[in-house]
Amino acid sequence: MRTSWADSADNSANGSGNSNAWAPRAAYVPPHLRNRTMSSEAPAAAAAGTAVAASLPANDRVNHGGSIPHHGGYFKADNGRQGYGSGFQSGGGGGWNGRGAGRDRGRREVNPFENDEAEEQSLGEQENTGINFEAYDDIPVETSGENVPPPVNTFAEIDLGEALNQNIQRCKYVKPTPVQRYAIPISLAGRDLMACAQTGSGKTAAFCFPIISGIMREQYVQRPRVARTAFPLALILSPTRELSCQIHDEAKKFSYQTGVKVVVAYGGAPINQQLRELERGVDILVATPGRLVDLLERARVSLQMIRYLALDEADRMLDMGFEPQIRKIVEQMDMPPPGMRQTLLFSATFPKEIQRLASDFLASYVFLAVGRVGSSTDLIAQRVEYVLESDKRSHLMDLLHAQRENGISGKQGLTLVFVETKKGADALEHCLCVNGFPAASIHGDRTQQERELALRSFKTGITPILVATDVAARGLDIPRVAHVVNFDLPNDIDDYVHRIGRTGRAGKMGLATAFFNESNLSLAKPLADLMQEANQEVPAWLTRYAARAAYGGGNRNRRSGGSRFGGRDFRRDNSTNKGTDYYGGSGGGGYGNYGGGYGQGVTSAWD
Ligand SMILES: Nc1ncnc2c1ncn2[C@@H]1O[C@H](COP(=O)(O)OP(=O)(O)OP(=O)(O)O)[C@@H](O)[C@H]1O
Repeated sequence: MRTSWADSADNSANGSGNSNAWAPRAAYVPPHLRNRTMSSEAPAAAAAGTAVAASLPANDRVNHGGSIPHHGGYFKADNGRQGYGSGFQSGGGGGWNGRGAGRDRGRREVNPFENDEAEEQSLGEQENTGINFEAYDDIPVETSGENVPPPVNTFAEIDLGEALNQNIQRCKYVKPTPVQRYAIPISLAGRDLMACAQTGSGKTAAFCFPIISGIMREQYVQRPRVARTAFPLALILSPTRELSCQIHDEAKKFSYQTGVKVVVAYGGAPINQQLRELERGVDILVATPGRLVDLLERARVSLQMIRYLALDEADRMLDMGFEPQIRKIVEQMDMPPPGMRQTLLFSATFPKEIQRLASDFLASYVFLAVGRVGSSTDLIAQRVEYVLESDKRSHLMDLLHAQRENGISGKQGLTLVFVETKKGADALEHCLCVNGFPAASIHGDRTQQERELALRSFKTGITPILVATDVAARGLDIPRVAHVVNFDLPNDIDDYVHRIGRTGRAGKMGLATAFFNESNLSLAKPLADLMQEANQEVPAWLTRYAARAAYGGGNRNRRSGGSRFGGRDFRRDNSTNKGTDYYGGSGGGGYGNYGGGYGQGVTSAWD
């Protein structure tokens, strides 16, 4: 049985009006029905801890106990579908050994645009009629490296190939986004690239178009004939299963009727189906690192024919959580070395230390920064509120309640709530559901099927609230996410940038709200700096916390001290100034002072 947002709003407003068997009586009391006023004003920084602790919220008293049926079962009933791992239909002509010569001939290529049209119709609106390009005017762009190819202004200026051009039209991309204007010509010229551009600015197409176009041009590539081993020409790696699936879906659209065959491989899904797809032929393999290592060790994939290597979320892929696996894949298997392949690294954030590491994988590369490296976009209105741990749930429900009353960005807006731990995600999802706010949750302890169900139920608006750990922080492109709430702030400002980047995408506006308290001291300065840089109003109390943190109190953030945005191409810093942020950041700390590296910050949510 489905419950719409409007239904639950009615039920919640009527108090006892909820007749759904799955939902128990709501414990949440909206603000206007309470006899106390809630203030989001923060206490003076110094006195914050105890002063507010005394005023515990009236409504943070959810009963987590026994008799409540688990909401997970309810959502599953509505959303049963095949996982990503099953049922992919392959493109015509995808070759086992070269396109057009493969085992896959004769299989009809499913039109990947069919669903888009159905979805648009069901939403009653055009979701992707084009990007708001004015939003990107005056965006600072920096390129460095030798003989950087010039940017283009239109797709027509670039010879991507007829079939790909048609798919660009089917995607309703009218003009290239700024990162596409620069990155596509650079990549088409055969150059390696390290590209930084803001969240939601079209990086996926920026690396997919040149790869697809390049493979289309190669006409016929002779690949070794080894039974049951696939020899992809391009490898796209991303940190999470969901992101790999999303890139795969996009790449399938871009490569429709081009003869270029795209396959995805990721953990948590049955490997046999993926093996069968690989056996049918693959030109572009999209994968998460763990599953790819498995396939390489089984000798079911060889990288010896790789012409193109793309790392999406490249800084995450090269941090301490993933670096060993990436080095194994790129350096210790049979992949051609830098110079013999083309390597494309993309992210919204690119700390200096990671840039330095990444340069091992590149040959004579171009560095491209569109917008300020690691900054958030002006399209996202950022709010930060002082909320004690004990007040967070009631405060969140107040926000959601107000949102329900007043609407956010149209009535179908979705809200993504980030928490720090998997247990926290479960508990908050439960709390929201029993209080009449339909929510799902996604984190690393969920089975892949549960993760996909949660995401789908969120995207379709059945549960317009998704509680997530950092597993959903990067790359996911869900157009109707109107509000991101950092219920628990991350320890790292880059993670914050990626999280809030789930809204305000493709030129659309978004809202991000963060709950800050004493446990987030280390983030005070980078957060205040980031907000200031994005022309956001910084509350006076946060400025005070930031000043306090800057003078030594509790500032353990690895990006603290002015190094946060990575600034620009680290190669420039080696030869010129060492202490001034190129983009006018707060300065003082120089670049790359990460101290202990990335170890402690790596979350287990990643695949
Ligand atoms: N040229 C274009 N015109 C219109 N829309 C576009 C264009 N290029 C990309 N888009 C759309 O913009 C949205 C964001 O793109 P994408 O997911 O590639 O962003 P991203 O830069 O990779 O973000 P993130 O840093 O969060 O991973 C997508 O919905 C995509 O379809």
